Amino acid sequence: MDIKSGHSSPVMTDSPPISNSILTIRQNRLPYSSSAAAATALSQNNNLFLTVPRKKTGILDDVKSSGWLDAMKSSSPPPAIVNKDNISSDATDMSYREWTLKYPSALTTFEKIMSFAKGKRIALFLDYDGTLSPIVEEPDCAYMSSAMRAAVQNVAKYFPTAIISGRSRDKVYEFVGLSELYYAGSHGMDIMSPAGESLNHEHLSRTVSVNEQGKDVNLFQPASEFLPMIDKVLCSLVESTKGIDGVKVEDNKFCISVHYRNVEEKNWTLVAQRVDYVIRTYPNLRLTHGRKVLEIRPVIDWDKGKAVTFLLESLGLNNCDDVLPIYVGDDRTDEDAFKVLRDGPNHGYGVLVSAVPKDSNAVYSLRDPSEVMEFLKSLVTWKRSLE
Ligand SMILES: O=P(O)(O)OC[C@H]1O[C@H](O[C@H]2O[C@H](CO)[C@@H](O)[C@H](O)[C@H]2O)[C@H](O)[C@@H](O)[C@@H]1O
Repeated sequence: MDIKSGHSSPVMTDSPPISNSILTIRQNRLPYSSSAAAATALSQNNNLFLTVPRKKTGILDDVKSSGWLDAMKSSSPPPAIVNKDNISSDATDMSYREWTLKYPSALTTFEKIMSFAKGKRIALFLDYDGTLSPIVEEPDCAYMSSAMRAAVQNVAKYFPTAIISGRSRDKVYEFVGLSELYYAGSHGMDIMSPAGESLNHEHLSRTVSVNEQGKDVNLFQPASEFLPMIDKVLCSLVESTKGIDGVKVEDNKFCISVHYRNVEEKNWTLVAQRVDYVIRTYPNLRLTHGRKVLEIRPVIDWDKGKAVTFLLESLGLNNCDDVLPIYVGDDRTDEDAFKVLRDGPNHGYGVLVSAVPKDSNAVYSLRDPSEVMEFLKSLVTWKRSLE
């Protein structure tokens, strides 16, 4: 995703460097709607709002020409093909091995990574779905194992650790259940510090709230002005998709997920059309493609990459030569964070979790959540060996 400056305001353009990393922005310029007011307010507050010019076309044309269906079909590739003895086919193994030449395993190259980490403070950023928990059919059942929870808890004793998820912050907190972590829900649009820690950022406002234990925590919510609009869109999406078998609309607070994993493929066009029909009247919303999910969120200049930078600044760890941020994630939305660590001043490593070869801005790879757990344990062992 590129953010380019237009004449009067930044314009988001769709030029992903990665195949299938599709950020669809529909090209309709629509009449000013009530949502524009919220966006204008936000724009005046902190310049995060992006305008997206649109050109009006038919709904089906839009769905087809913007590549929604292609993106839907290619999202969340199936796990590596296995034969009846549950052994990966030679061809699959070979292409995965070739791919790891470009994105080496963070486990097999662990020593090398740690040689870069020597004398540095590691800051750890972890995606949730597909990274700490396996992808399952029912989004409400994406539980994390207790072994994984213990691994995250241990690693957080040694390194500042944040969970960065597309889910609502409350939901991801409910799954992880560790109060000592930083949480960034709604793709980074809802950031919470652990109790007793502050979110210090010189330019942007923050609010104080209480956590589940009644303790004060700091919140940073750059899209709060959009909440009334998001609530309205959520209701419309639930209403407009309710006749489609298997569809699930998930409330992620500052964004909305429309899941089609359990919808018959012949009905995916219908899902896309219904979603398009609802969101086309909201020029301040954009759509991204996740793993068998359409994700709808406000058009603000904020993503997981921005959240990582914000957290590093809040922790006083930005632009420091002696800091090594590591971000582990499996999703297209994690690419924004990989890119920030690869290209930005807070140089660090993205680790892509994938069982199939795909292009990425990450540097290293891990096959699945069980390898993520091994990696977290190795970090702890390494840190203890230095004591
Ligand atoms: O940023 P993440 O923590 O990776 O969240 C991204 C989306 O994850 C969830 O959906 C995905 O996982 C589900 C459970 O395994 C799966 O059923 C679904 O098909 C996946 O897309 C979550 O439900 C979404 O709201 C998040 O946007």
